[in-house]
Amino acid sequence: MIQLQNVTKVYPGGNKALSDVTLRINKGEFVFLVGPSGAGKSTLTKLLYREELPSRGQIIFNGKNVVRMRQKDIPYLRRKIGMVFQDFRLLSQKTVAENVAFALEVTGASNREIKKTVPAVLSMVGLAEKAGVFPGHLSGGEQQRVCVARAIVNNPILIIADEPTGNLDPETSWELMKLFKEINRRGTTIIMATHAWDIVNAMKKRVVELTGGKIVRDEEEGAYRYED
Ligand SMILES: Nc1ncnc2c1ncn2[C@@H]1O[C@H](COP(=O)(O)OP(=O)(O)OP(=O)(O)O)[C@@H](O)[C@H]1O
Repeated sequence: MIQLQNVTKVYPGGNKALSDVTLRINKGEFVFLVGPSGAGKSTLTKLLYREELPSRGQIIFNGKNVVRMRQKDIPYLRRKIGMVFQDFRLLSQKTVAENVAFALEVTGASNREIKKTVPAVLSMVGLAEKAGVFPGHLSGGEQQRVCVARAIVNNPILIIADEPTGNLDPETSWELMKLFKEINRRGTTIIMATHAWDIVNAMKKRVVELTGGKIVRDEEEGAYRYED
């Protein structure tokens, strides 16, 4: 489903974030991206949804060439990818339900569809009762679950989570991981960049480790190894 072929990314100014990375991820996989700060994890995810372009190499996502994709096709690519960030990025002036609905509205969904889908997704993440609440009145774990609801509402084939538990306490982090596990079980591919070694060790999923922009390890049922 995802193929990176000899991908190198040099940012303007000369920072080399990725160096000759080749990686294949199949549909339905759960992949942890680990590695020290600055290893290139975020850069790799940004290349997938074309927030950044590689300096060299090819990226294929869902049968499409991401690098050569025309500007008008980028929204379709992004609709297939749900994003979850460490810092939530919810709209503070909109309620929980409105935040989730907004992700549907921008894709041109009908009101009928929105009315049907939003409650279903909120109940899946365990927030049906919080639909009318503003994000500022929610705990960190609840806010992150709103983000997950927003990420899955368009039925993406891939979820990219960049350090999703970075602002959560251990117990809340585990609750969130259960949710990701369930989403993955239903068939959605998940790529999660994380420093949470205990979670990586317990989940026993594929681990891809980057260091200095290179893949230094790629293991099925891997563990988190390097010293942070
Ligand atoms: N927009 C940018 N412009 C210039 N250099 C950048 C930019 N974004 C990232 N970099 C550099 O690219 C390298 C990789 O950064 P990246 O954010 O991908 O690492 P990371 O593994 O996600 O780190 P962290 O775990 O701290 O989030 C770093 O040296 C970083 O300084």
